[in-house]
Amino acid sequence: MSQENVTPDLARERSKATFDVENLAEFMIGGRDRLKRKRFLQNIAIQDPFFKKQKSWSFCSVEEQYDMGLSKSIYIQKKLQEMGITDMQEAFYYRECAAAHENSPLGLHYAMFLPTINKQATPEQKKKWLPLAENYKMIGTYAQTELGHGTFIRGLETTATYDPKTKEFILDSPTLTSKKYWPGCLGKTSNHCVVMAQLYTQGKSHGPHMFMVQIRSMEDHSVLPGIEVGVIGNKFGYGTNDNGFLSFDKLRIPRENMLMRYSQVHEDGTYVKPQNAKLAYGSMVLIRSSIVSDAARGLAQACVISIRYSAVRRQTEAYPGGEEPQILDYQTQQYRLFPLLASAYSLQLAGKYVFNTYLEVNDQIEKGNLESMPELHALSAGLKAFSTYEASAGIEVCRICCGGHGYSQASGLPKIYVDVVPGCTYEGENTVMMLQTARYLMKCYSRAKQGQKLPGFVQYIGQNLNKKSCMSEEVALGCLVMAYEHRAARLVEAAAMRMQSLIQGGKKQHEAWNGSSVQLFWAAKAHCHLFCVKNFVDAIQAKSLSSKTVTVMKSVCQLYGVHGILENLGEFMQDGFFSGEQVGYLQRKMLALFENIRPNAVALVDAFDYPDMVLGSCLGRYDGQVYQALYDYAKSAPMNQTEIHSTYYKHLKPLINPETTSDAMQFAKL
Ligand SMILES: CCCCCCCCCCCCCCCCCCCCCC(=O)SCCNC(=O)CCNC(=O)[C@H](O)C(C)(C)COP(=O)(O)OP(=O)(O)OC[C@H]1O[C@@H](n2cnc3c(N)ncnc32)[C@H](O)[C@@H]1OP(=O)(O)O
Ligand SMILES: Cc1cc2nc3c(=O)[nH]c(=O)nc-3n(C[C@H](O)[C@H](O)[C@H](O)COP(=O)(O)OP(=O)(O)OC[C@H]3O[C@@H](n4cnc5c(N)ncnc54)[C@H](O)[C@@H]3O)c2cc1C
Repeated sequence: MSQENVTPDLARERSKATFDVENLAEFMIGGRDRLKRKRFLQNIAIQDPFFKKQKSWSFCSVEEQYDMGLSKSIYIQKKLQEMGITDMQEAFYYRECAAAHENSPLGLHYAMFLPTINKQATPEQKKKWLPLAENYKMIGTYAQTELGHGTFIRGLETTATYDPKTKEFILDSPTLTSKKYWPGCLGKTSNHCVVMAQLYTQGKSHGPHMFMVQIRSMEDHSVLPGIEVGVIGNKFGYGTNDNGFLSFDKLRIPRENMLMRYSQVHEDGTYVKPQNAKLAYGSMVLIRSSIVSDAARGLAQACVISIRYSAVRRQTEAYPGGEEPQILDYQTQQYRLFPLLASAYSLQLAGKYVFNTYLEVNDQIEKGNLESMPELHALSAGLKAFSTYEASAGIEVCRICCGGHGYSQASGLPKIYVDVVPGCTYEGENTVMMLQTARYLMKCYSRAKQGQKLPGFVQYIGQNLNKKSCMSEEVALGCLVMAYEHRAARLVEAAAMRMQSLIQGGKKQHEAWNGSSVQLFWAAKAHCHLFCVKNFVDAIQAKSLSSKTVTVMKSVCQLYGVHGILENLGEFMQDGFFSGEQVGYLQRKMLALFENIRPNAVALVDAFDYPDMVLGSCLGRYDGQVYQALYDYAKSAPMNQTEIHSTYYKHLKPLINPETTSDAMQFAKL
């Protein structure tokens, strides 16, 4: 990044760093070559006049956002083709920069539609659809959620009834609540979609299955007969995306349009069930595994913005007549921002882990070995929830830490927030996902009680709980991990005990589950938290990190662990695991870590390596020239392009000069 024009405050911050930013940046991205490649691809976007000439997203109406989103997405696709980029990761680097936090109207096409064809279609179906979809002749999405049901997939009401006479499925939306509602890119963009519908054949229901359905003409984009489709209207964010509704009026599609890799309906209507019904949920598992990194990136970017700005912003003379300190020197500012910085690192590392696990398990599934599906489901569901909660809450804190300017779209923070926060809902509502993880933990608990060996990341379950913490004044990483293991093991056991006692007291299984679900949620959250702490501790042992970087990252990792304990003290102290004295060690350590991290704070956010174009922020600029940027942003506002705004003639003039009148005044007189 250019060192030109960097403010003295930021230049000094960078010169104080005790480690090599490049070393950490290379580690986080996975090596020097990848970092170079990422910068190369992002620089292409940065230099491109097409992106430079775009109107600022924040000054666009929702319809303009969609228009711009589509235009950019198509341009991006063409550029990727022109550059011969087929690797998902490389395409991501380019997209991340070219249309930062502008959810693409083609996003579901490449994130869910293509992967679903790849994973759920037969070789013949792939041969037919993939070339069309890869060349954007078929543009598709994933239509599962309905007005009445999102979470409970088995409760979906859209039906696909097989008619052996014509060898067709009849797709129908029999009720208002059966209308598909929410799918991204559906309202105006897609001409096809994968539809999740209840399969009926030979008079029997077989649960949700996937069907390829054409909804618009590939010639003129007109809506096909038997189909109603539109957008759902404005949302909290996602203006660039045409989330839509869709319903079917006894629409007939060929038998071959059922995605038949794992389950089949023969010509005569005979149903062949899959090896595991949850294979049909594979696309959701893929996206959940990707969302962890997505949320982590959002939080990391918010930290870059807020920490750089806090190093530039000065406020309140420390003593009468004294210099106004950088707001980053206020301990309370550090208390809010440094743990989030630690959390951003931890979540990025967890995101890498879960995605790699996805790739490994997916490889096994391709070979017909489904053994690790439950572990992957528990890991991806829990971490998806944990990471999106942490990131969303954290981004909002970063915004508040920027004071008034944080509330301006110029900060870039609202745009990041509205892009990240729906991750708490889509791909499985977070509480529901945590409870899926809890379900797995309960099974592990009973297996542990029967003396069975558990997989690596749940081996702590069922351990002896009559222990005391080994925590001393120095706050060793090992003692931190032990504390998190103890807390998670205790909460898993407490939830299991609660379930057991409710069942013994005469409650039915589902009543006992609901009556224990708060504790089950706590257990799952503690499990995910433990995972993040342990994974962080393991990750910083990497050989590629220099000793200076390890020293700094050890402090960041310690802060992540210490702060997490202090924020959840009740759960760590309820059984007397920590003494009051040990809590004192942790509190003192946290404050010491703030001092420790302070000189490296700017370097630590620099190491995330986000160019200004990704951040889209006047406050988080690499050069720190925030005031000029804010002023330029204000001057560029459409309302500043005329001296007198048209509303003067409509509303203000009649108020000032009673001889004229306005709509509002006429109504007021009535
Ligand atoms: C970095 C590299 C780059 C490459 C990256 C490549 C990608 C490109 C980049 C992308 C970047 C990301 C950016 C984001 C952009 C996204 C845009 C927004 C997209 C939003 C799309 C959507 O929003 S799309 C709709 C999603 N809508 C749900 O998400 C519904 C949740 N609802 C359920 O998911 C089920 O409803 C629920 C609750 C499980 C119960 O399912 P159910 O009722 O059928 O089952 P039961 O409860 O009876 O459970 C019976 C047993 O099945 C077990 N089990 C259940 N699921 C299982 C599973 N999946 N695997 C294994 N096992 C499973 C369970 O744990 C039980 O196990 P057990 O019996 O042993 O205890
Ligand atoms: C921006 C965005 C994009 C989306 N894109 C798509 C898409 O492309 N395709 C698609 O098919 N869908 C999409 N969705 C829909 C999304 O997947 C669902 O909204 C999501 O799965 C949650 O389901 P729900 O809306 O039914 O929530 P509900 O289940 O109604 O949740 C409401 C509340 O009820 C609670 N609750 C529900 N069930 C339980 C339970 N069993 N135990 C405890 N608490 C429970 C939840 O915790 C939550 O607090 C999108 C949604 C959004 C916001």
